[in-house]
Amino acid sequence: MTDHRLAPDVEETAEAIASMEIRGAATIAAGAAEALGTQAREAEADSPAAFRASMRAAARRLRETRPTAVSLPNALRYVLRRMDGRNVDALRESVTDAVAEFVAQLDRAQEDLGRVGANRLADGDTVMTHCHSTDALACIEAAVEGGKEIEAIVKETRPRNQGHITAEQLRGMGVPVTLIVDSAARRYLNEADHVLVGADSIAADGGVINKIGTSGLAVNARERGVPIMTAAQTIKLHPETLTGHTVEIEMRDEAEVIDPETRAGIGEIAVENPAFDVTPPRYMDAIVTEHGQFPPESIVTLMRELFGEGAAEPWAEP
Ligand SMILES: O=C(COP(=O)(O)O)[C@H](O)[C@H](O)COP(=O)(O)O
Repeated sequence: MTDHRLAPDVEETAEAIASMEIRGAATIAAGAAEALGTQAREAEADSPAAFRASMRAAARRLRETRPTAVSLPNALRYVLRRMDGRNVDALRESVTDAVAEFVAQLDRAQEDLGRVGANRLADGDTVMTHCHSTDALACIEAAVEGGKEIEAIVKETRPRNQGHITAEQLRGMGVPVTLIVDSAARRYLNEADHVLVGADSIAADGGVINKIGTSGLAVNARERGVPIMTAAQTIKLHPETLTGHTVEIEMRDEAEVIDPETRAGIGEIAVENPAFDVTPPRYMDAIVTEHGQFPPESIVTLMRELFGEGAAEPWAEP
């Protein structure tokens, strides 16, 4: 295999995604696209073929960091598909333009879906959240900016407590927040008017892949009669599921669940740490995207329209 030098920023971004310094599906997508932009600027290629090969190598390095959020390969596909030109300068420019276009589109999509999601929230509503999703928060932000008073019940979201980030950002919007442990969710659903979550991937059958605990929350919400919606830009649609593939669920370090010393004190135990789960479409009321809201079962139509070309891997060695 040829050795293609990666820009230091590509390596740093890959490490930051793997260690979750850069996390959340939309943020990962933007980070990966921007790293491709740096690779394009810094690649020391003396031929178009060498330039293309170095871009593919950078994309492969970024791709291998986290397996579940499809926004990552979708971002890489978006940029690599637009790489075009007869010489290195033209190729470089096409990548730079594609990255800028992609990031602008992400921001626009989030704003647009925020307005759609906000329409589902009424003045005085209390919303229960899980994990930290910029798409979900965009809905609350749009509702608040529209003059609605919203309160939030925020699940801490073990093992990494991303609920704390959600709580902080909601406070920044002036939203009153009650933080609860995950196991208190069913009790507090009595006080919630909506459950609002994000997504890492959405499958062709409308299944929503999101932070572990989402599916249990959805089942409890249905039992309590509380509507649950997923806020997800279409970059979260998983094209490979159109052809029957399943979404890989990331298994993370056991030390996130229990520190090694405490574990050793307990004795020999198995520890498992899946980062995500799948909520079946029948437990989800709506998927809110920048193209409007959809019942989960109908998302496949949008997926075919936007990703009909399938799931090519433009980063593979030819
Ligand atoms: O599950 C998570 C984050 O998991 P992790 O912390 O393991 O990355 C978020 O709900 C989705 O990624 C959506 O986020 P966004 O709406 O910001 O794309």
